[in-house]
Amino acid sequence: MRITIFGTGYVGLVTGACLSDVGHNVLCMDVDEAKVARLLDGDMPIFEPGLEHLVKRNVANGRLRFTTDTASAVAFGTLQFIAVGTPPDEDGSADLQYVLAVARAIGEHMNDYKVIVDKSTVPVGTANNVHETIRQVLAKRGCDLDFNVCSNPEFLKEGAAIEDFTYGARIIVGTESERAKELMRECYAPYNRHHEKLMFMDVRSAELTKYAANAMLATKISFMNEIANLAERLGADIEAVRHGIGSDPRIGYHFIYPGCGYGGSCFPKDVQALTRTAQQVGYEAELLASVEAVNQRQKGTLFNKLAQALNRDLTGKTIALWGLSFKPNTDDMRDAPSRDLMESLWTAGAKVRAYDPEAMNECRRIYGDRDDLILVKSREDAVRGADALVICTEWKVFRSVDFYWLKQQLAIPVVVDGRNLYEPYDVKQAGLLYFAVGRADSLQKPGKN
Ligand SMILES: NC(=O)c1ccc[n+]([C@@H]2O[C@H](COP(=O)([O-])OP(=O)(O)OC[C@H]3O[C@@H](n4cnc5c(N)ncnc54)[C@H](O)[C@@H]3O)[C@@H](O)[C@H]2O)c1
Ligand SMILES: O=c1ccn([C@@H]2O[C@H](COP(=O)(O)OP(=O)(O)O[C@H]3O[C@H](CO)[C@@H](O)[C@H](O)[C@H]3O)[C@@H](O)[C@H]2O)c(=O)[nH]1
Repeated sequence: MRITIFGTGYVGLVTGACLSDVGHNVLCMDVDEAKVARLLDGDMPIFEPGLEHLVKRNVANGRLRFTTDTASAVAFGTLQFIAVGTPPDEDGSADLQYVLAVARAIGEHMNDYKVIVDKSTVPVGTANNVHETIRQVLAKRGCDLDFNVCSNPEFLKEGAAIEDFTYGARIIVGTESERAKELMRECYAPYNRHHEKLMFMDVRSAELTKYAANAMLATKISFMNEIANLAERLGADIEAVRHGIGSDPRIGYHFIYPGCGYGGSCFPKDVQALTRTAQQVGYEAELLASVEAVNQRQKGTLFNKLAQALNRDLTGKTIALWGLSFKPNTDDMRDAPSRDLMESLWTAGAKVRAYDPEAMNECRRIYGDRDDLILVKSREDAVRGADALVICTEWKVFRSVDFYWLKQQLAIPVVVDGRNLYEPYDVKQAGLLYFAVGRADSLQKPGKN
């Protein structure tokens, strides 16, 4: 099957690599010439486990190609996937300029039947909007061509994108067209062999399903962060509470890890966008607004804990930071809690010595060269000579630590852990003061140990 994909970001590139790997012929188009040039050179623009291997294999066998040429991209595929960004507008609603630019390009260049498949996360009604945009461009060209627009939201997680795409629990397709349905069935047949994963529904429901899924997951996280903050104040341990409630299958263990707030390119923007959509139809989505507010507050907790531990004396201090990406196994720093922390530290006059296994280049790209940011090559280099340590991301390499060694490295024996990586008892045994999330022990102040 011939498939075109617009956008070679996390979603577009993973979709292209996976669909070509199961035998489809895929042409990926991006307006970013530098990105396409890198891809043509076999150089991955993002870090995603397994992606490079998959891309190289399918480029080599000729089933995966890249272009910046819109006309040939539109001519190529019967399915035209849209996988471009939908960043937040100034008021929090999804900015559809990139999606609609692709729609116009398709309208300008198509010459036969196409199914336009929207994989970007877009507000309810966007498929209609895309349909109308293409229809108008075709009308201007004096063409009367048949086409369908369907919604096929993507549920992959960064860091596990290929596995999620390949083994995801469901494939949602919103369409009312039988012809589009058949083509989508053919596209996803290789993923639909063991049990029926394809769920067909109307377009608007498919569009809302994506936001509802992200909002539900974000709600679980904010809920746990709220309970964690309560646990700290009540002398309880959130890790015990997490085990306690997760064992109830109605609740489950997934996505109930407390921490320093959810980040990434999806939850923050999608919760905001859904709140905004609700406002537009005259509904005040109070729960969603609270999920967002709790998350904002949570992102400040690491700085507050550190400031409290150091008696608010941060000027001139050097803080070691382990983890920059918004989660492990990615180099993505979009809306990462580490950014809130670093920016607050800089405002308070502190320096940051940071290490991340994959996100160093991304950090350099975002912040450039500055005196108060030192990027080092290992977790050891980050703590050597630093005043205190903060952990923002639960990369594997941070999980096992000799706490006696760590105590010797830090001028002030303070560890603030935004991911609850360690047993408080083990850390404290080594003479460190340990401030985690929602753990009663973490409330102890220096000098009380
Ligand atoms: N990142 C994720 O994990 C994830 C998961 C599920 C859904 N989504 C959704 O998928 C969409 C894409 O997200 P992403 O993280 O892959 O974005 P991204 O920013 O990584 O990539 C978007 C790409 O689209 C390209 N682009 C912009 N305009 C274009 C045009 N007119 N034609 C061709 N290419 C164009 C950009 O140059 C960029 O390379 C968003 O709506 C996002 O919410 C993202
Ligand atoms: O129990 C948890 C789980 C996650 N997080 C945080 O939540 C954020 C998002 O994590 P995750 O969902 O694993 O990564 P994303 O790549 O952002 O994936 C989400 O967003 C994608 C884009 O819409 C969806 O496709 C995925 O299904 C959805 O999980 C990260 O900062 C995590 O640290 C927690 O704090 N506690």
